[in-house]
Amino acid sequence: MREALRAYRMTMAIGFRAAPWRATFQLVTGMVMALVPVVLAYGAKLVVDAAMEHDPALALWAAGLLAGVVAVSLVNVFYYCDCVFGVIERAQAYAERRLMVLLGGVDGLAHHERPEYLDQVQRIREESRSLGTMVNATAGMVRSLVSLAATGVLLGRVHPALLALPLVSVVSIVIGRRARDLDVTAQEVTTEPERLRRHLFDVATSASAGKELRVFGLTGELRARHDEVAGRVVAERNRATWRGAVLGAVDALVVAAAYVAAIAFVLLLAVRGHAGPGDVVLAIGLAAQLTWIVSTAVSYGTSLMHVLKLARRLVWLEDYAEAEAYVPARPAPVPNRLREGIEVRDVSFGYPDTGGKVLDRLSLRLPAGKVVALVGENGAGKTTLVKMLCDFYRPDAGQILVDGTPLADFPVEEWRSRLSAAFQDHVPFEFTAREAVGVADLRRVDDDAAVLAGLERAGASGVLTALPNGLDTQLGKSWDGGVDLSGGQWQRLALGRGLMRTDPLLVVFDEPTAALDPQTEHAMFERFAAAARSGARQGTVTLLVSHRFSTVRMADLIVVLSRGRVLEQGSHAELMEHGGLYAELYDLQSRAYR
Ligand SMILES: Nc1ncnc2c1ncn2[C@@H]1O[C@H](COP(=O)(O)OP(=O)(O)OP(=O)(O)O)[C@@H](O)[C@H]1O
Repeated sequence: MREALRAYRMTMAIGFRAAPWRATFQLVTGMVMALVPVVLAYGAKLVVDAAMEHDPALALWAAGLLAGVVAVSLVNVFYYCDCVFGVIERAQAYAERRLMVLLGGVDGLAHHERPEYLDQVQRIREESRSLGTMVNATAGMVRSLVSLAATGVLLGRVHPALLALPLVSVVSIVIGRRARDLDVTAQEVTTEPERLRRHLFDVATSASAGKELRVFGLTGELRARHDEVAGRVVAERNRATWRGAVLGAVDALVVAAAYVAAIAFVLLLAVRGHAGPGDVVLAIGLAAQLTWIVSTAVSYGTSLMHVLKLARRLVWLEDYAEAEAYVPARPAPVPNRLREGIEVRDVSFGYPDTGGKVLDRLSLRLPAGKVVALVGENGAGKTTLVKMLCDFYRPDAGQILVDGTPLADFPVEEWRSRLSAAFQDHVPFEFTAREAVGVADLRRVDDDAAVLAGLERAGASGVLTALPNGLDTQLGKSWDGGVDLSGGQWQRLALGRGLMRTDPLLVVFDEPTAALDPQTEHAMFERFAAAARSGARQGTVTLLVSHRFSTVRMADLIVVLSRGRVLEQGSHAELMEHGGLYAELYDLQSRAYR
């Protein structure tokens, strides 16, 4: 219950922070709107009473009341609608901003990599717009409840037994909620198949997959899998919709029976002289509206419950982000330059809930100012070690020391501000070419000289010659005047980003050139090494991860990882002389290229 309240407060705060005046005004105008139909029904009763009693003063008063209420209602509806759209639009943008901060700013990466988190994250991303509708759902509920209360008071004045009519609404609300629950449950249980369906659709329609699909003749297979999984999703969701429709029909029958019974009862009262004609008109008017009021209440109530369910995921995300946020107990400043280097001491690590150690008491020294190459078979743990050095995950045992200070003592942001990296799965930022590189160092994002220097260090200046407006070229075909780049060109821009910062302590290249031919990769790694050696004054460690032994032979230190441990390490010459796995694989690869 406390968690539900917290979730509710959080989503209401989204609306009130995004549009405080409009949100308040929506609640107020909502209440006015709630009273309008009730007052109109009462005005109709007064008109009938005045006619029956030949009372012109009362008739005039009732007519004035009706005219006034209609006028107020017209103006009120206008402002109410303006508030509804104003609040929803602003709140949706605010909620998306909040999600971007939470999802993109979480210290670790687990929410992007672990299936049990991915489902949560997907639902939040998919329905992020609903997070902005809590004020609307609440305003709708308040409106319905005020209408219901006012209707109850007037019906009670005709005869207390008529109060049973609003009580029928409770049954209706329960049935409506059950129907909504069925729907929400169906959405939940189909989250993973739905993710699979989208993945299959994306693969089957993406340009990058086009070649393999054709060569392997996979289009039919993917379509069949897509149909199967889509069928499962649709069947489950349809089942829920049908069961919801049956419940809706039962609901309608109950409400209709109650309505007929109430009218019959008031007519009986009138025949026996216990109620006047005005009361009959009032009861018929109110009972007719009651169905609408109740269905509005059910609709807003269920949408409130739906948003609340989503809001609980937001609470989960907030808690997760908070739990992942790491503040060192004794924060230490990140050194300006490295003197000794980075030491990985006895580090063990396994991904949560997967069992097994990926890094197993791994010890390694990355000397200051040196170029270190990390090689090893697939799954040896190279990228995992890179993630630990970037502080995306923390060791289960052992520690990483930077010039003798535990990495864990550095505030995460500070350490990351002294890193630079290029990964195999680089981001194609569809900004201008200048920004696509400059984002690596936001302080100098508009500094052409700095951007060009980064590209030059990466050997990527050639990309600019293919761009019609040089650094000003908008990248990405989907934008006006935008230019599409080849995979290799995007990759080179990513390398430029990796070499844009001038003061990193650690630069990581995790197979960023895997798609390039060995000669180009070799030339590029030579450049990275040259850039690294020019930054040796501040002790920058450059870490290259590659599968190509010939391109890493120029590294000062080559580390061979196997099953999460260091198998061999040394310079190329030392490792060749040692005659171990490195020498064997090096010979194998060079024979293959001869
Ligand atoms: N997010 C993750 N969750 C669970 N297990 C993971 C995750 N990432 C990697 N692993 C597992 O950890 C092991 C090491 O993976 P890692 O990516 O570090 O290897 P690698 O040496 O970089 O391999 P490659 O050369 O193929 O890139 C593998 O068995 C992999 O399946």
